[in-house]
Amino acid sequence: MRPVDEHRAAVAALVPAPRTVDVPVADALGRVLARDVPAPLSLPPFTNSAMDGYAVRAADAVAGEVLPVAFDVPAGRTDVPALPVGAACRIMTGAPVPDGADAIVPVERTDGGIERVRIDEAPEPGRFFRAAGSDIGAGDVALRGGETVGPAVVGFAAALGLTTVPVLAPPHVAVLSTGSELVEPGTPLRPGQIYESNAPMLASAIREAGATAEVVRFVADDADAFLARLAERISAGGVDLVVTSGGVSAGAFEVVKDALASRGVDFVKVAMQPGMPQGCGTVDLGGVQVPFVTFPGNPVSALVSFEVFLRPALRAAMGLPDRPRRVARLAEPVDSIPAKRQYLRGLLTRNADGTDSVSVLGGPGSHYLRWLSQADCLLDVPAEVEHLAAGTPVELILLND
Ligand SMILES: Nc1nc2c(c(=O)[nH]1)N[C@H]1C(S)=C(S)[C@@H](COP(=O)(O)OP(=O)(O)OC[C@H]3O[C@@H](n4cnc5c(N)ncnc54)[C@H](O)[C@@H]3O)O[C@H]1N2
Ligand code: MOO
Repeated sequence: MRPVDEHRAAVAALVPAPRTVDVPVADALGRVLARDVPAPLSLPPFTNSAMDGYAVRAADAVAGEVLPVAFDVPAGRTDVPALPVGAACRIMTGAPVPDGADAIVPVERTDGGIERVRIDEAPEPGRFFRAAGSDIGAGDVALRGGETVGPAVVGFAAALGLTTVPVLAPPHVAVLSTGSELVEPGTPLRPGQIYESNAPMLASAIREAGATAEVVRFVADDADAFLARLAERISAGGVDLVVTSGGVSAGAFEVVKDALASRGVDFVKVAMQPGMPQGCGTVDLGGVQVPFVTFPGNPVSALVSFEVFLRPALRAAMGLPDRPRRVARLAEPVDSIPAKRQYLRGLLTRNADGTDSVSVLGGPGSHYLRWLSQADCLLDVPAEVEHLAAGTPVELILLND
């Protein structure tokens, strides 16, 4: 059987490098910058006052001196005259400092006069000046490629007058479930039928990872119908990757395997549980080369497969980190399937002494979706481990971070 890491590498090799798109600055939160962006202007763009007060020549502004107020400079004034020798001007925070002024006297250090102002405390030259370019100079690197855009980066980009920023385009993934037993929720079930749950689950997981996803209407176990549905969607364009669920194990009607094994997809058994039957490869669909990742149909297998194989690849392609991992001690003893890396559903609980311990939720069966829905972590139990005593440290993949 193929080791987990080997199949993860095969899947990672299929995920295409992201394109660069320009998005409006206001919509860039959480996106990864595709490249360095130089500052198109200096910030501040002009030397301005850090305080409400008076712009003066320090030589004129001796303590106790009364100076005529020549004019006012509110923030936003664009036609500021030079400051006459021996005069002051009222100036507000953010307003341009007039030529000739070399000091700001905050209003609290004056009598606050309008026609004339008495200086109570002599200013230090240059104090309360916000010099042009003191935040960043025009041409310096303002935004760094590879960084994730946070609120302050949005603000900085807007302050620089940028309207758009170049970010990595997330891959667009089409998700297609297969199975003649599947019925859309909202339709009554007949005996032997179940509701289709993998496609909305996988599409949500893809979106949560930061990529975009669409659900292609599921098909019955019919290779021709499967290929026709795919060809129709691929010919419309915009799909970077296809993810399928179901039809990959050893039964008589394995639609995905039947349709794709001769078209470039490798179907393998991976030494893991859940998620043993896997496939990946590139398929020519109507002349378009389309990467495929095929997950098993059991719902827990499908989502765990996504977490183990595709999520890390999508995140890496987008320049984003994968799920954090940590170690916690087992609350109870655990048995693990021999020779398979097992991903058990877990829940962390805080002990009275402030440490955390992890409990296993439900059994290992790949149909226990309820337990997966309540889990906050996956236990990553190595293939060679068959039994773990209570208190053993075990590695966890944290699902909510
Ligand atoms: N003889 C063998 N049988 C099976 C093997 C094997 O090696 N030899 N492997 C088992 C393992 S492990 C898994 S996992 C499954 C994988 O089966 P498939 O990928 O072929 O998936 P299906 O047979 O189509 O479905 C399995 C299971 O999941 C349910 N299902 C499928 N799709 C959906 C969906 N979209 N929404 C909800 N539930 C879904 C389906 O009804 C089945 O119960 O094979 C084992 N068998
Ligand atoms: O490996 Mo399958 O995914 O257990 O049920």
